[in-house]
Amino acid sequence: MAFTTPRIRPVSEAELARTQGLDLHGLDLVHRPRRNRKTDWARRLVRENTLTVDDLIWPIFVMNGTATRAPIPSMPGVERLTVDEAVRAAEMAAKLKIPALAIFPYVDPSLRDPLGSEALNTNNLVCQTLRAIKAEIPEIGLITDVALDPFTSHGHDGLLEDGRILNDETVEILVRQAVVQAEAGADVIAPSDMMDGRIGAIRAGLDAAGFTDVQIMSYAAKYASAFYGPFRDAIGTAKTLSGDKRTYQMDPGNGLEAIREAALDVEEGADMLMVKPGLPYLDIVYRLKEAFGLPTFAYQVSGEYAMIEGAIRNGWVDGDRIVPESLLAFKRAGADGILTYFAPRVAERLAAQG
Ligand SMILES: NCC(=O)CCC(=O)O
Ligand SMILES: [Mg+2]
Repeated sequence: MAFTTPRIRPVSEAELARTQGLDLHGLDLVHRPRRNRKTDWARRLVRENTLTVDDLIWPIFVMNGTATRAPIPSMPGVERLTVDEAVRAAEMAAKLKIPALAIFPYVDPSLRDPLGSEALNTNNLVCQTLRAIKAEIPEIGLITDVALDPFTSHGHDGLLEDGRILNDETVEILVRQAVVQAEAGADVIAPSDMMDGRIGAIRAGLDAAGFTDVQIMSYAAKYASAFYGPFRDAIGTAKTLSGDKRTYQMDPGNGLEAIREAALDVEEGADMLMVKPGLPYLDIVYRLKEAFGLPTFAYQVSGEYAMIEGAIRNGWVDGDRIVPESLLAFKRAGADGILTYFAPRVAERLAAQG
């Protein structure tokens, strides 16, 4: 009598379930979306959005002095750089193919006054940085912040009179600030002040001064946000800021207002729009991109950076995955690029992946 050994094969989970009395039936499905996720090649093939180095703008902080980098405690891993170090950083960024830097100054407190006069000094820290980087690394784009807060003793973005931020008078100064920056080599003027009418005034001022090719990236929808906290440490305005910015920056409860704000900036000549902060305001990014179709950017601001980096440093989340995922979310929402303090790290990773 032939003896056959039973075929030994692993018991599947479905079989196991049956032996335990669970009666499992297949579903009669036509659509099985999981088919498109079954393998790595299939997932890559159907992926709608990807992150590339071309999506990155790196915000850097500059300060007086030479050969020094100063850590910013509330932004672990981010440093203020002296101008010569900023040139080295720009060189590294250019090697990594990061398209552009955004420059923010830590202005010596002795140079701050109620009018933000230092903003108009043609040899201020921002202008020095622009000239130094342009001279050595002309291929990288340089974006400068137009607003008075790094330069005012009260930490506001505009002129302060009897507790009010003056709009039109501030705009007149911002126009001059923009021209000073363009003269020093700024490629893109990025007004972050949220005064009414400043985009049109700055466009006219730049054109009149012969800078018709200088682009304007408008902080069209900038919210009065607690996510800017660490940035104010970085530029040294956290302690000096009197009151808050809610009479000019937007109320976090508003969405339609962002569309109206952006519409004005588009009409006034903005070349690119920006939303700030980033991840908590992805709905605004999506709406502005849908409404105007202009190049649209988002700023993953200091507080977002601090939250993510803090969790990474505590081992609570996987930094290699969470950072690119957070940036990909901006792309999915319609952003053409992201200002992010993670830019060099991400660019290095992307380069290593080929
Ligand atoms: N104009 C720049 C900011 O106001 C804040 C940016 C940040 O929090 O990273
Ligand atoms: Mg506006």
